[in-house]
Amino acid sequence: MPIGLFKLRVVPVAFFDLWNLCFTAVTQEFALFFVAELLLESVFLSVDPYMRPYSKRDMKEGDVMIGTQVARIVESKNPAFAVGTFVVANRGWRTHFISDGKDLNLLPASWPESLPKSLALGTVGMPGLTAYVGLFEICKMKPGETVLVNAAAGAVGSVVGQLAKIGGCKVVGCAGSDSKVAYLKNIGFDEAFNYKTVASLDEALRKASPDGYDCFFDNVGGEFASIAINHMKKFGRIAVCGAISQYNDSVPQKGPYIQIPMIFNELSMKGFIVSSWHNHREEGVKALLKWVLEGKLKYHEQVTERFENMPAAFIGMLKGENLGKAVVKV
Ligand SMILES: NC(=O)C1=CN([C@@H]2O[C@H](COP(=O)(O)OP(=O)(O)OC[C@H]3O[C@@H](n4cnc5c(N)ncnc54)[C@H](OP(=O)(O)O)[C@@H]3O)[C@@H](O)[C@H]2O)C=CC1
Ligand SMILES: CCCCCC(=O)/C=C/[C@H]1[C@H](O)CC(=O)[C@@H]1CCCCCCC(=O)O
Repeated sequence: MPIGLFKLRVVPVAFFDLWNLCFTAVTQEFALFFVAELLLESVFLSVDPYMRPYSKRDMKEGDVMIGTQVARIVESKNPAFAVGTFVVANRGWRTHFISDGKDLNLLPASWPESLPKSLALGTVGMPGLTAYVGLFEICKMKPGETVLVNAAAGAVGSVVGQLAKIGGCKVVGCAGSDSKVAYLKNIGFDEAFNYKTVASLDEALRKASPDGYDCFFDNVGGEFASIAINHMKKFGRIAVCGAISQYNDSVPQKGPYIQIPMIFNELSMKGFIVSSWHNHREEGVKALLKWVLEGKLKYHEQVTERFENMPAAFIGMLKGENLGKAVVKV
């Protein structure tokens, strides 16, 4: 309903029964007129691994699922946001929502028409920035070093490998299917293997880099990380980015324990959450967008059609059905 017409219908109702109004279907439109200024529709929604551990920890049945979207402004009473503008929002699994604009991030002004806007949820969004911060700030990667990354064909991992190449490193990746391994070779990984089919992870890691690894970008945790830590070079750095192999566990996995290899090789290991590095956001997005436009940073998206398929897309991503970033097109 246009905002102007809505005024005629809602104001008298609000006058007599404001409290009830807050809990009726018209609440959102009321807020649009009096408090907020924007009505948005989701165009692409993201499905991300963090949704599993965070929802397990913080949510109860009936809550709206957490998550981010690229959304289009369909009505505006805020001169700072024109109708038709695309933004990134963090409003959960919703097709429509209202906003006062404070919680929205505009896509960079230099975003070219030719580039899918869904990339703002992937290679040029939170996952790309995670790769950027993890490599440059946490691993402090230097040219000539050897970088290891797991879940390498996914949203974060595929960017990690390519940024490591841009930064002059040798890069080794692993993924859960032969077609993903072929993709990694195609986008420039020096070595790649299928962690599900190699006879021994220990052997595969040694074969890929007999001298070991300076940087390990860990997206997976669990058994893989426990083995990889024994392949780190002296003064190696480990960015603990994710632990997807553990997100579904109801009973925490036990050891092996990491102290001995950490001490022998004087390793550094640091966990991080990319949103805490927001002061690097602008510089990171700018760099990622530039590399994409120059063709140095390739991307692939696993696009699932229709909002109703959000759960299937989410579960599929956790099972490894995605190549690159998993998104849903509404
Ligand atoms: N710290 C931070 O700020 C952030 C952390 N992350 C973390 O980064 C990691 C990657 O995220 P993202 O790139 O978005 O997701 P991906 O696009 O990589 O999708 C998840 C992938 O994980 C792999 N996977 C699933 N289960 C297992 C398992 N048991 N063992 C090994 N691999 C598994 C699958 O690939 P395969 O076929 O290869 O098994 C799957 O495709 C996650 O752990 C996530 O939580 C992400 C963003 C920010
Ligand atoms: C043990 C859990 C590890 C999770 C690692 C991970 O994937 C983290 C992702 C965060 C990313 O850095 C930026 C985010 O927004 C992710 C966290 C999201 C928290 C959701 C909070 C709930 C909400 O949005 O209301």
